[in-house]
Amino acid sequence: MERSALSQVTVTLGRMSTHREPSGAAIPRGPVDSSRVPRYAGPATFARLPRLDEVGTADVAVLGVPFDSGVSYRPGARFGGNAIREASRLLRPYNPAQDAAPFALAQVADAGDVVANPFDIGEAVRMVEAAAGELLDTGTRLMTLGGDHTIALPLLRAVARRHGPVALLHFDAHLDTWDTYFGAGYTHGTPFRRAVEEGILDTSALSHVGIRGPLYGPRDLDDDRKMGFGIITAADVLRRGVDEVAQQLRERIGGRPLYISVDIDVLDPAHAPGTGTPEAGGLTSRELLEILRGLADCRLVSADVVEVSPPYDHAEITAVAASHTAYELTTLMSRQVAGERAAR
Ligand SMILES: N=C(N)NCCCC(=O)O
Ligand SMILES: [Zn+2]
Ligand SMILES: [Zn+2]
Repeated sequence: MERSALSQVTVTLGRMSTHREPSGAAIPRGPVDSSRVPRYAGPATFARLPRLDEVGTADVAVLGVPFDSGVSYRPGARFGGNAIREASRLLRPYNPAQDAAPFALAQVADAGDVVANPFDIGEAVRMVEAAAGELLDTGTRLMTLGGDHTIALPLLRAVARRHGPVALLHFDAHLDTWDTYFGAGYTHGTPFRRAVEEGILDTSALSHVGIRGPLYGPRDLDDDRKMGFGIITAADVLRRGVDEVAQQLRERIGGRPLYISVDIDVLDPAHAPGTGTPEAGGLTSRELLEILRGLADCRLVSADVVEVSPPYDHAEITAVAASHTAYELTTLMSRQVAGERAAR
């Protein structure tokens, strides 16, 4: 009795080893099959995918960054990555909106969490940069689950070291190009000003989408424009529609290597209550997902979803939206990987 119960656990947690096609190419190891093993059983990796240490290397690594020492208001984003993993148990392997099976096109795996010092932001930033750099050096793309928006800076540093200055598509209610808070330069309101100063962004292709809400003064916008950013406000998305917005973004990005950073507060608080600095009048989750799907031909090299704060969430509304956002981003990257492989 005991033994059979134990073997059941082994079946639940066990995964098949990597196998090969007759051609010799490794077939990606996909998620646990939720039609055979209840989706609420076992530890939560993103989309029930294998852990990176189970597959060795991955084309796309999902990386948690439990860090929220850079926030200016509500805390809790340190719990965001694991909440997104839990909510992602319901994702299925075929994405009809992009007509792609992301976990079959490429090896996607969960790389676990970065250890980031919660008491020293400078050291945490260095730790995130080092961990991201190590993964990128293996040739993987990163799908990072935050964490507060501070972490975009070290992620961009690591990505730029591999690809050179990248185009940035930034979904957020906030500019995050402010200078300092309490004299501190590394916060969740400042990552993109630091990134421009450090020369790690391609300033000919910087876009914010979803901007809205009160600012400190008109200079916020002047500074932002001088850094090279173009703004598509939340109201622009409403008036112009998702197709036109996606087309404008595609034209601006062109063939440049692209990094997408999604602050979940780009969504209206009705769609994402669980976040640190909510602003009324935001995008619907439908609008965000549709804009992302419209970027299929872009050269997406890495992405993040940040600012999910589970203590302020209800019924996993925010974590579900974030898990679907990460799913669309992962699908974009898997399709890129498959396209590059086919071109070789
Ligand atoms: N990155 C996020 N979520 N928020 C930045 C808000 C900075 C402020 O308190 O003015
Ligand atoms: Zn924000
Ligand atoms: Zn932000």
